[in-house]
Amino acid sequence: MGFKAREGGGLLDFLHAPPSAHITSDGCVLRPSHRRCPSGGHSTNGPYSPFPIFPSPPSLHERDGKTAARGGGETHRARAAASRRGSDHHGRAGARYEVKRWLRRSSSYSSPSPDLQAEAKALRRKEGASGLRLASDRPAATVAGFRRARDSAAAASDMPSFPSSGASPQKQQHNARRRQLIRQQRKSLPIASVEKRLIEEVRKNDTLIVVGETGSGKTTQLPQFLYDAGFCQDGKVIGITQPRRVAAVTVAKRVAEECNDQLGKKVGYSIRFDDSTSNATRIKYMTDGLLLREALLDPLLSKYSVIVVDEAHERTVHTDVLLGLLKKVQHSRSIYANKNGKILPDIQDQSQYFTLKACQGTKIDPLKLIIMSASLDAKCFSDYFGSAKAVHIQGRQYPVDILYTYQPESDYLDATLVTIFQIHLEEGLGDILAFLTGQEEIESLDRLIQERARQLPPQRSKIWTTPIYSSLPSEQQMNAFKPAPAGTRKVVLATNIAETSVTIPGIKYVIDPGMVKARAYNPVTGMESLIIIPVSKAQALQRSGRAGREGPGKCYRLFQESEFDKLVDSTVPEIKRCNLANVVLQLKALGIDDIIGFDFMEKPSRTAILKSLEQLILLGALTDDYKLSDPVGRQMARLPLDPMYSKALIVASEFKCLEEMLIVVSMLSVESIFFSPREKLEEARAARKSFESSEGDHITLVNVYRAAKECLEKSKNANAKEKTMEKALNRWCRENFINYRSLRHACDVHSQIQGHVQQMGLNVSSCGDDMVLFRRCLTAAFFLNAAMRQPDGSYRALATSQSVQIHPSSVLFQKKPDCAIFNELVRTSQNYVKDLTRIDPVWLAELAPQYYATED
Ligand SMILES: Nc1ncnc2c1ncn2[C@@H]1O[C@H](COP(=O)(O)OP(=O)(O)OP(=O)(O)O)[C@@H](O)[C@H]1O
Repeated sequence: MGFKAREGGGLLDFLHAPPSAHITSDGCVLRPSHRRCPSGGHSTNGPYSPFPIFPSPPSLHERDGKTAARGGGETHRARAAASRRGSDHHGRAGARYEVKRWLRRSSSYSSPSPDLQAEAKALRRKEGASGLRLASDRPAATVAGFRRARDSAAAASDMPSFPSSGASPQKQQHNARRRQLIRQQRKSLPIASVEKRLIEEVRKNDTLIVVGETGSGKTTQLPQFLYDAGFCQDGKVIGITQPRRVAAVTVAKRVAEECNDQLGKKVGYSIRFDDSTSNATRIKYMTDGLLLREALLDPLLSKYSVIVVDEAHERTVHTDVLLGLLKKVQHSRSIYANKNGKILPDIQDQSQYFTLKACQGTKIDPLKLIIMSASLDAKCFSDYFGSAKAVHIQGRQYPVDILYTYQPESDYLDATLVTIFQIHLEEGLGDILAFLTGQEEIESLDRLIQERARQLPPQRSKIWTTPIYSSLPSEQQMNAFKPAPAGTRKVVLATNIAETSVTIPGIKYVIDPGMVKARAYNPVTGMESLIIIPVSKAQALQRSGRAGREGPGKCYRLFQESEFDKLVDSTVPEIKRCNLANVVLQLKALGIDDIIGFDFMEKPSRTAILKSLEQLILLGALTDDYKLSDPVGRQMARLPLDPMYSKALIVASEFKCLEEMLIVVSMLSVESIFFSPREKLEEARAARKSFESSEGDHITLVNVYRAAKECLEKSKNANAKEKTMEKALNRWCRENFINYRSLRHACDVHSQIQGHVQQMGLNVSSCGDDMVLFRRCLTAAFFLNAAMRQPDGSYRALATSQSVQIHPSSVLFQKKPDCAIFNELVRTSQNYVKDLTRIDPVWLAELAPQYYATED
């Protein structure tokens, strides 16, 4: 007997310039002194000249073509490296630097150069004499008192810092000084001198596109200008969306402080699973995904007077869907509100009936929309919003020197390591921000830095590394925003979550290896994967913009200048390279039925949309006539998870094993739970064995979670305090080669999703040790991801007929089951499936008859 799946089942010119370039009002690009503008134009931070900026960017087609030509998959990395190796490094003018290999050859730093020794002595003297923190001293800047900006920023990360009535006189004095500094700093931002004209433009135009260089003050200042101009009258709110949670949180904290108010009052933020707003909140920072969810409850987004879509150049899938939705909302609000701002009583438009009915009687004004970024293709956005006006805010606060390597660097991780120490040993004070592609790279570089740092001579200042990536629990992400201890240089190891919007206090040096981990999707096979590819010019510009925010900065690009010119202008919108099931489900839940006809800024391929519709029907979220099913589809749309995971929770409630499925979904939502340091591979393997289930990885994860919980219970029973319990868990993780951070994150996700399912009234019960029942449930949930062993020992993914291999990290790697379900398909040198559970193939036809039939 065999089984088969059933049938049917243009960027602006200035992007090419270093970020310290300026565009003058005649549109001319100015670069730093060694590159004079031919027309002799000059840049100023001063006069603001709003003008529509419509250069001719490369057509989308051309850009896509370029992207395609760079190829796909991990091979990008090799190809990029190969092309760097082969490229000409006799440079054009531009700063270059050498990544000094001596650091690698030398096993210790016992004889630092005499001038380094002198520097170390001087620093010690300075610290001893003044008690100044090493990393807090800043080069003099244009703003009076800016030398202390670091101190203020440092305090900002320990928010809230405004005086309580009982604050000591010193504290009050400190706070007063800090407030004055912030006022001065705000006044010196390029955007400050154009406040009035900017507000005029917002009043005149319903949609405005604002382009301004990184650090010019868009994110923190514009919402405050709007507030001061009266856009929050009648209790209305200014909403600012960010593609990333960390940006929404840190910017809200900063703006609350600038307003001298407590976070959560006038200024707040709202991100998935974390809301810091109140009825008093008028300036609300949030993720774009969160605003989409709000639209499910308030389809006209009636509480907002203005919505600012920040960092729109990122073109995340949420940004793109949001832009389409906002366009629709803007239209509805302008035509359905009567003169008094009330929704018209007589609703003619049937397609809008439910949306408008829900808002009848609400006071509603036209919605102002502002699209913002330092690096966006203004024409493209303007066209989408019916020739909307675009304005450019000139100037940046501080220059950033861009340095390229003389030589191509074939190993960017190694080059990053060397550059970190090169800066540490040769450059002045200031913290370092290095961009890497993911948690694994960050953790291995972190270990290497610690190793090397131990070899530094004792008189050198120390290095403090702090990671920041999306799956890191938020309290740990916030460490990156804290000041380094005295006599220490902070080195922030970040993924692209720190690429836009954020100001990390103390950062003077940015290291950009020029690589990023990005999603890729093949709509024909339905295969989604993560690949490492070169960044776009827009991303490189954003990265360099993280320096030069508190004083002049430097950005070390770990590639040659000729390579920069070859980068694509902007990132391919995520909507064109991801599985759309989630987007389609959200749109359906928003009452948008015609997905193919939806006004996307850039339409995803028809095949990709059809594929996701098909997937949602198979999961039971849509009916056969493509309508949202009730209750399954509605429940799935409410859960902030990938549709397949949402379905797994609903199915598990029926199978009475929701407790176990909650664990699995949480553990799969974070980065690798196990860690295996290269030097202790055997020990790590042995430790892992104690959790392993011969049935597969899902049950293994359940075992880890249960064991961790037992460890916590033990210390709880011994009446340990919370801190001691955490320490015990941390120790247990180290002993068992479990990644403590990932486990902690999984616990957070677990309690949050549990809250959701309980609210939905799902039955949270456990199947105990009945793992056959649990495996059957996994089959019913993940039947679309099933693989069968072939006579030659390889595997075939049943849904796509692709040949795949079991990933070596799976407990089933050696066991070679006949049939298994899996959760992830990774494309490296070949197609690997990860996170597997052995199943009986008969279960497929039994539990997913809509998709599988037995072959006679
Ligand atoms: N948390 C903070 N701590 C210290 N200074 C800050 C902080 N946030 C912002 N600033 C200051 O305000 C300036 C403007 O920041 P803002 O985020 O508004 O700029 P932006 O134009 O939106 O930049 P980007 O395009 O990079 O997001 C920064 O360059 C920095 O000097």
